Amino acid sequence: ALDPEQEVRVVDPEQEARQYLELLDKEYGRRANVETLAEWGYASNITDETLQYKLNVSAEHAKFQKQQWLETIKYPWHTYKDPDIRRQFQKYSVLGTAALSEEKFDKLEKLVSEMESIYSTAKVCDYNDATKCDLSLEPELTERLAESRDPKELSHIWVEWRHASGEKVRSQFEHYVALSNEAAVLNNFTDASAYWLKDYEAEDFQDQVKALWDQVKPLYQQLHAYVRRRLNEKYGDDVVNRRGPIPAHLLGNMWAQTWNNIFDISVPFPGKQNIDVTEEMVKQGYTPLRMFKLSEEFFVSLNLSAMPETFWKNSILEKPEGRELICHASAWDFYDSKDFRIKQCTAVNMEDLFTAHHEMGHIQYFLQYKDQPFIYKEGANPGFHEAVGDVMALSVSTPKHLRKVGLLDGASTDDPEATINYLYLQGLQKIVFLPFAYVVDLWRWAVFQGEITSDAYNCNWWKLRGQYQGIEPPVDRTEEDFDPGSKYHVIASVPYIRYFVSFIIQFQFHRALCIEAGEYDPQDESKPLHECDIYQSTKAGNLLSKMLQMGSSKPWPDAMEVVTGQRLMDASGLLEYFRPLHKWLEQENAKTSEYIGWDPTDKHCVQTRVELEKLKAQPVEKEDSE
Ligand SMILES: CC(=O)N[C@@H](CC(=O)O)C(=O)NC[C@H](CC1(C(=O)N[C@@H](Cc2ccc(O)cc2)C(=O)O)CCCC1)C(=O)O
Ligand SMILES: [Zn+2]
Repeated sequence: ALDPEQEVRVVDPEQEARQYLELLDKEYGRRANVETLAEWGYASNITDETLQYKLNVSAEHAKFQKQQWLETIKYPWHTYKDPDIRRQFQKYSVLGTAALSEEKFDKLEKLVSEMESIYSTAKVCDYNDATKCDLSLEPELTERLAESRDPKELSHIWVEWRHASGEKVRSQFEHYVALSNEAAVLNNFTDASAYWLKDYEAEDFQDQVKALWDQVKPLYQQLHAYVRRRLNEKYGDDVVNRRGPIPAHLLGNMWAQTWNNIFDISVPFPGKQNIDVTEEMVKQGYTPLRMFKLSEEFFVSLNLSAMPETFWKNSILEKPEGRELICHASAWDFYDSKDFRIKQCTAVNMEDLFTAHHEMGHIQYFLQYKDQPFIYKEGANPGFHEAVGDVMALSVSTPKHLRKVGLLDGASTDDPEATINYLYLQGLQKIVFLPFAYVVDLWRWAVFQGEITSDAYNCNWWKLRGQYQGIEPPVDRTEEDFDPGSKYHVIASVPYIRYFVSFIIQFQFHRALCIEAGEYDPQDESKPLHECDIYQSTKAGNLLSKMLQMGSSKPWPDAMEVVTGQRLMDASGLLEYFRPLHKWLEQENAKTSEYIGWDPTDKHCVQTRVELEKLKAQPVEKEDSE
């Protein structure tokens, strides 16, 4: 029998594993802080030095990860009973791009940094002044695309931006695809698309997304048909074919991903109170800082966290003078539970007010899960992280709320026509965006899977853009162009299906929080979902914070269930929100017997510009004589 005197150390393997995880947590968290600071240094000030420092730090970090991984996989974590340490080991056991050789890892980092630099520093000449060639994407080109109503100027900006960005990075992108796939295979995934999709923990995830798109597609087609008619009325048959795809340059956005900037020329009921508060913001002397303070106040009203002092000290909320930086807005977690920042070249307008809420949503998620182990400092899935800020903005953008904060005057009217105008403006962002978000990763998944090869990158991009969005380029395209490369996330290697997921689940969250706040009741017509504003509802805030604090510690259906009681994504929230608009569009399109859907484009996409010239030089084949 064991000598009772001698204290026997029974090594509980799971206890030993927990201690090992503690060690990993400290070391990974410390290194993530250093790495994120280096990334911030480059993103906020693009120079050879800041790039070199960032590359050095990430190379060193990759070396550490690879060594530590050899240690981690020695633990028999599949056998552990405790689901939490199993989950942590499972996440630590995925090495990522650090599995590549040192020089291939460095090459991949360099390729993405170069593409980001080309994109962020690209300049275009002014349409009306060929000597003025310093127009950047933000704010100049974004503003021109939003405000110009001259199809020739819009086409110039659209073509020249792609000439200065996408076309320049085609070869880097091809190499990036090969290295990304190589890294995925080293992690035992078939290709980079499977590696990206692991974050959704569902092998039928792509089917789930397709089913969601099928649910929303009829509503999108109705909205598309109405917008096309209004653009046809404005620009005429020669510019807009009323049965064809919509020319992409007329839709108010460089990628035709949201169409809110053509609200004013297509508003269903003109003469109503202007719900675009941009003018009012300028008139009231709004500054970027005040926009972010307004957003913080909304979160605090829900009993969510205020920004720490460091946030206001370290963030960049306006485009700084005299240096190149990545202006594409972003929110940063420095993994020390103290330092959180936003970098945004904010313009004083309504669109940027909602972008501010979007970025603050990321910061709020960081704050809520700041006491989780490093490995769980993520969204339940990436779509959750994208949804938080937009859920807040669904309340803030209501005319009711804009009146509360003094950006809209007058009493709230229950004028059904004003409601249609509001839902139409919301639809130009939320409904329109879905097919775009779907296409970006449908194209990339196909590229990673080898279904789309580099000799057909661009024409397949436009095939998908035509098929799902019903849009076409303003001019013919060739494979000498590389239009996907004119979109930030494609050259920055940021997955995009997360935004599709967000635009679906944000309405499920909105509905659940509105019920919790007593602001919406499915049975009560007098409280429709689109009028709900959860402002100052600590009940709603407490429910949301319970989910946010989980980070990625549980599979996302558990997190979804905490807020909504559901374990699946579904478009019923979105369809409920837009029901009045859907009905109106069907009636309106029926009145004008609008053609729902679109005929194939008459724009060409061929291999080379020479081939295009030949094609256009050919005599148009005579119409067959009857
Ligand atoms: C360190 C780091 O990179 N952090 C991540 C966040 C994280 O992962 O923690 C991050 O900040 N990503 C930047 C990205 C910026 C924006 C964006 O790119 N949006 C999409 C799609 C879209 C469009 C309309 C809309 O209402 C919501 C989304 C686009 O513009 O195409 C720009 C405008 C809004 C959001 C972002 O915030 O998602
Ligand atoms: Zn985001």
